Amino acid sequence: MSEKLEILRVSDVDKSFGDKEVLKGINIVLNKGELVSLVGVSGSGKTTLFNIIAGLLKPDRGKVFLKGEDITGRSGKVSYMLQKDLLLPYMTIIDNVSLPLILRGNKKKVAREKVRGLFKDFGLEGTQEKFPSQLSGGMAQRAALLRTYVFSKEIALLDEPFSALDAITKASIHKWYKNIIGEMKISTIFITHDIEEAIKISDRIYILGKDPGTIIDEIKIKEDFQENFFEDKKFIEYKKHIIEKLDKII
Ligand SMILES: Nc1ncnc2c1ncn2[C@@H]1O[C@H](COP(=O)(O)OP(=O)(O)OP(=O)(O)O)[C@@H](O)[C@H]1O
Repeated sequence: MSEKLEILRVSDVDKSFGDKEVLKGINIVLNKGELVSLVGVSGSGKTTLFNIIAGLLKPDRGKVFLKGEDITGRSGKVSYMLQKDLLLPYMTIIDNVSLPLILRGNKKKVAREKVRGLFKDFGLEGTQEKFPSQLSGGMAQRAALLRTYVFSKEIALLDEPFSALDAITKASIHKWYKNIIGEMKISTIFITHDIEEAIKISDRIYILGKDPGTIIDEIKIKEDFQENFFEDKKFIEYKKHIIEKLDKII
């Protein structure tokens, strides 16, 4: 990452549910084209933070800025893909992908034309008229990612998007996603429980502590890990460091 153009900022966010303090003093930044992972134990508030960034939940304190504009509590600005963000089985892939535009009031035909050109960029050429059941797991996940991209081209919040894929498909989709975000300049925040996945694909990793959820560490990943990443000394060091941090929370 050479350029550092800030696109998203979460500033001093607190959130409680009843008397349970879930998030406290959260400050995070996302730069254009960057992939940042959020790693934390279960219940540390990752999903709550995503809901706040996506505007689905209001923080008790603090703000969310998109390119300097206050978007706190406003949905529709940032796209959000859940782990089980399934394609609708009775619709063709192009209709599934067009859905965000149709929901915004575009006519079906217009929406289809707007998304058609993107199929090639996402390696989905030829799948337009197929149904989700005719696609492999990896292809279906690419189509779901394309639908997320159509919702908002700037920022994607991805909640464990690859966790259901087998190891080989996962490795190839990592490579593909890194490539496509570079080409399309998509900025991504990524939730994962898989530490190796976080190290492999991220530019930076935030570690979220628990009770209350605060950012306890920020790690810059300078290397681009390839096939034999698990043998790489630097990779092992990152992994050890993250596990030690998470161990202290549990
Ligand atoms: N709407 C809600 N009402 C009350 N408590 C909530 C609500 N949403 C989340 N919580 C609580 O907030 C805490 C953080 O939940 P959250 O789902 O954000 O964690 P998480 O890090 O995403 O967990 P996981 O990794 O298991 O998905 C949990 O204790 C959860 O029970």
